[in-house]
Amino acid sequence: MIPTLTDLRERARKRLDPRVYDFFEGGAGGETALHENEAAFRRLALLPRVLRGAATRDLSVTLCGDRLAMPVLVSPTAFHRLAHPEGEPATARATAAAGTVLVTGMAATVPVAEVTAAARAVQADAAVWFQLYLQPEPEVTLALVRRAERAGCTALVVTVDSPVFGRRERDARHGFDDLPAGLAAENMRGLPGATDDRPRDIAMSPGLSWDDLRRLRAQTRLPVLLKGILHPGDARIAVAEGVDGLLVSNHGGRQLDAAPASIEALPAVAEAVAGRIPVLLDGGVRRGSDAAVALALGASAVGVGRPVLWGLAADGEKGVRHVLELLRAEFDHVLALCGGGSPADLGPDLVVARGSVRGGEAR
Ligand SMILES: Cc1cc2nc3c(=O)[nH]c(=O)nc-3n(C[C@H](O)[C@H](O)[C@H](O)COP(=O)(O)O)c2cc1C
Ligand SMILES: CCCCCCCCCCCCCCC(=O)C(=O)O
Repeated sequence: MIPTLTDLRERARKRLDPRVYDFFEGGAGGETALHENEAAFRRLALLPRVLRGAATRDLSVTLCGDRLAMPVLVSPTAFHRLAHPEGEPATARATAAAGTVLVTGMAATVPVAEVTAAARAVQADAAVWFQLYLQPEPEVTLALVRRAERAGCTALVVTVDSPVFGRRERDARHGFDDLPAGLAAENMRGLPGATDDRPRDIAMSPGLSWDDLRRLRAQTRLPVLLKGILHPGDARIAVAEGVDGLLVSNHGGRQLDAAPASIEALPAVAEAVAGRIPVLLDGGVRRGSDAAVALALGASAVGVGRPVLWGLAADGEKGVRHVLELLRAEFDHVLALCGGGSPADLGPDLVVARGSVRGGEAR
């Protein structure tokens, strides 16, 4: 039998130390945002169109100059070697094989240059983006950016939803507040402030402002996307500032527990952006139909976080390949059932609230 994401999650749970499983699985506070990310998708339905002549389907999308074979990419998640000894390179090989983007993070347990090399060993033009938290000292941020550029990353994803670290109650219960011996945030080694044997800590900085983002953009030619946008006002500022893309996200429910589900925040952000830059979404995407709903509501692509960690923990590179292939096949299937030939055929007229008696009226 082909394992579903639910099977892989269960395999991951059985294989992982419970403290690590809970670190991956958990959210902030009472985990309302975490729960709602998935639940909000269940409250939406797709209203399919028929007889559209979509015999051949092309799932590809282009984002910030990179072509993705499907509108599903890998969102940044920390510390892949907690899931599997091969860590981020295994994820990179699987993602490259799927022809999509891996967003590798500054909290990776393998240096970014090794991650891009692993991806390019599978596919010469594999796209790897680099996620970073702006550090309070600009010289540290700049050193990280140069590292990502030298490694051949093709975009920067700046996470802006973490002025302070989320309060993760599962981790507090386990007393899980450090990496096991032998694992470290390898991209933080050798930066200003690091000592020879100890990588620098990743800092969260509540004092950051749009000035810091402006400085970053002046220092690099790479496209810069902002991750963690939920408010349409921030989306409008980002467009005016010249940002290259947005990722609507509540950080998988790990930061502000009172935040809305990502899919609920998407329509207002998409409306504010009005097609001027790509809008992506992550949080709670577990099926191809979730990706289709997000695209219909204005996303150009979706990201997945935890499902990739489940695949990695369950079966290494093979497990991640399986996760991405499942999502690709499901998305293709749903697109066909909705009468679509490409992601661009999915529009807001296809999405209705479940249980809404007037949902089927002509649009
Ligand atoms: C274990 C874990 C670690 C994460 N680490 C990061 C990180 O280092 N940087 C970041 O911007 N987001 C991080 N995220 C958030 C993800 O990028 C993404 O927003 C979230 O996982 C999407 O929700 P999903 O897990 O429901 O797909 C992390 C999420 C998880 C579950
Ligand atoms: C595995 C031990 C947990 C360590 C928690 C304290 C470290 C804070 C700085 C690390 C930043 C890593 C970001 C990861 C992330 O965004 C997320 O978990 O979500």
